[in-house]
Amino acid sequence: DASTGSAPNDSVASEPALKPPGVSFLTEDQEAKVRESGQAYQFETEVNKLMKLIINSLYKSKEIFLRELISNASDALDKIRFASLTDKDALGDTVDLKITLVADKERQTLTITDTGVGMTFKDLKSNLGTIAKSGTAEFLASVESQKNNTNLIGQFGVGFYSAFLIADRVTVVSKNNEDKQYIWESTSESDFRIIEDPRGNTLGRGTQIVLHVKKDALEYLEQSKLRQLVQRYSEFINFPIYLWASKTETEQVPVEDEPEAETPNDDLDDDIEDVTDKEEKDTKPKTKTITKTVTDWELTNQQKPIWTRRPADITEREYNEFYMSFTKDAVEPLAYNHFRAEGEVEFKSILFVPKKPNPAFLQSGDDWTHNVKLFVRRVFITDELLGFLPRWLSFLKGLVDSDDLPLNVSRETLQQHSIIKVIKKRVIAKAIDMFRTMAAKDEEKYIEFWGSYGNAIKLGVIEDPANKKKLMKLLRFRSSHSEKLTSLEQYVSRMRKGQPQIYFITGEQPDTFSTSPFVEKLIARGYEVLYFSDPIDEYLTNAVMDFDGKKLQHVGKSGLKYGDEDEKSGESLKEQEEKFKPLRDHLKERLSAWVDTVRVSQQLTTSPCAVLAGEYGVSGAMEKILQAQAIANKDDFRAQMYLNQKKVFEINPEHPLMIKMLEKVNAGKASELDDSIYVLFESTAIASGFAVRNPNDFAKKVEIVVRERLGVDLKKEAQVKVVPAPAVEEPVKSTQSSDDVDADAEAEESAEEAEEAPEHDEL
Ligand SMILES: Nc1ncnc2c1ncn2[C@@H]1O[C@H](COP(=O)(O)OP(=O)(O)OP(=O)(O)O)[C@@H](O)[C@H]1O
Repeated sequence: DASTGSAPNDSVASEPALKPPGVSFLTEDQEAKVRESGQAYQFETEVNKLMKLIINSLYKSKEIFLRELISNASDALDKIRFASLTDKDALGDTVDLKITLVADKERQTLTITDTGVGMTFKDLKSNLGTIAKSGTAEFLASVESQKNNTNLIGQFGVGFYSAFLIADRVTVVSKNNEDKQYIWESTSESDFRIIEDPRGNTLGRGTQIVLHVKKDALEYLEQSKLRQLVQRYSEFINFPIYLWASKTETEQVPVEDEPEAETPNDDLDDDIEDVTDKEEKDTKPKTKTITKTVTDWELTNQQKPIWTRRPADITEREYNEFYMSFTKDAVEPLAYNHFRAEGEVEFKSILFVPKKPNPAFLQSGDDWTHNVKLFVRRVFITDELLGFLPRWLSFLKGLVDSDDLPLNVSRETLQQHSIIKVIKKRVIAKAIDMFRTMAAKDEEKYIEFWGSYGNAIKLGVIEDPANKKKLMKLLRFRSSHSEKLTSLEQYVSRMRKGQPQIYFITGEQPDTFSTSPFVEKLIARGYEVLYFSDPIDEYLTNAVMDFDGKKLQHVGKSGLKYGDEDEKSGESLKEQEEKFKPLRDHLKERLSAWVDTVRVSQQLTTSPCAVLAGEYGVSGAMEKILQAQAIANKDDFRAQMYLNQKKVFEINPEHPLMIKMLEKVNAGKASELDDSIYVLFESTAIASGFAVRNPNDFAKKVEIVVRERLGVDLKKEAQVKVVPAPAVEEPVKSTQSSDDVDADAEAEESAEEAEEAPEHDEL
């Protein structure tokens, strides 16, 4: 019975009694026996590395050991509670699900016990001897290369091995329903030992971790320190954590009849109650207040889950602390949304956006499923809901607690449960709400969010048709309007009268956008152009055809309209087309392998010409992406089809180069233009974002043009004397005897000596 505590005592003792009731400890002799006769096993090399790393880089934040061990205990308790939902015998006689902490100053041990699922012999050997996590090797290498990166290692979650931060020896006693009770022991050296517990089953079920505290860490045996740490790090653990602690209590005790004092008020002990009323004094027995030390289990955490509380009652600090303890993230979240869904299904949820995404979050195929934890009526069920969040939202973290789901359903059937599907939809909608609120209320924060998760939102537009409309409003782009990012709505609000399209350009180098031949006239006329420079933008533009009834128009593709073209401009265009027809025909013939249309441009101002993709073709940037893919996949007929599409060549009728070319063609001197046409076309294609088709050919033609410009004979070749390479070396004979080998080695040695001490005449 925990409430008995120690016997009342007149003196104020500050130490808790050594033995709390109901907890069994190994004696020193028993521990020594484990060391002598336990079977020894080697730690995996990575464990040794990790332990070294923990000890060397986290020595300044030793105290995290307690957070890690309590978090493991809580996970173990979650597991047995979950098992008990479907197997009523799982709890057996050990029905209290709790964690206890006992510090023993005399033996300098700190003991953490839980009534969780416990570990079998096999579990002890593998869980506490290896590192199960994938990616640990790379992680270790990256931390080693960035010495002292405590932040990084903190984020990794160092787990059980952090015990060695404060202990030089750790003993683990564990009992799982499927096995006997075992003792595991290690001094963090290269091996650990396991032995069947000679005492039999003392735990009932669960795990007891005994830390033999190092000399420089004795502060962790102080109950005030432990209380403070549990409150700081384990505030949100959903199981009770009890600390075996002593406290001073005052109590009224009867005073035995004493001879009456002469002056009743003066030298009576302070804590003896002064009774002045004469009558009462006669009828009531005298009492005095005494102080005594009581040692008992002290509940150190409040276990009302934060998500069941009213948002209005929760401070931002509490949300932040909860997030950090819940996700083991080292920094506060960027944003959160705590809500209660009502209607078709009811559930409570808190969603968080981490400050920084896991760099691999859009690529990783499995890890992200652990980001949302599912509870049913406050009981943790699983964090392995495959496909619960769509890929684009895989950065989101949080929890869902539903009262509607059945408790005794397996994880596999849960996934298919119709309620889960409804919850999933609501969670996605609430996440989008959170982003929208951020965008509307806190632009600076939204820009930070966009910097980290912009690509995820774009992926959402591409992959999540149901939410596409809402997500499109969250998009932000650079544009010719100003340095600030713009939304599509803002763009539309600035559109010119009659402007029928939203103009954009794609490419890898946003710095060159404003000087691109496609953009020059638009900007000169005062139109705004959106700059799409992420590779994903190419896919995005295929998914987003229009916004707010306005077509999105790639400025490098056919089909651009200003909206203010009148009859007059149409006529003058026709005239120009007619005037340039001879040149257009000639160009079309010469470039027929790549071009199917040559026309007079309405888009160009200072550039002589531009290469455009056809209306259904792909831009230069997309062409490069497809080319890379086509190399990987030659059978991708769609990519091949796009790549083979012919281009549109636009000429600037006001440009002197074009006027000169027209003159040459009209004068019957078109043949003089051959190389120039080719060079002009290829270099224009480059400026328009396309890749050169045949770099060698292109370089040769450029050389011809340069030769002509400098008056160098086209036939004259460089006079380079070609020296043939030396003859092939004679193969070494493999049939030589061992004497020969020695002789060779000697010869080599003396050659080396000769090199080290060169003859004088060589100097
Ligand atoms: N108190 C415990 N009860 C039962 N099993 C435990 C306990 N502590 C540790 N384990 C087992 O040992 C494994 C390794 O623990 P460790 O703390 O090193 O990593 P982890 O808990 O899996 O990862 P992380 O600490 O990053 O969450 C756990 O996954 C669990 O299976």
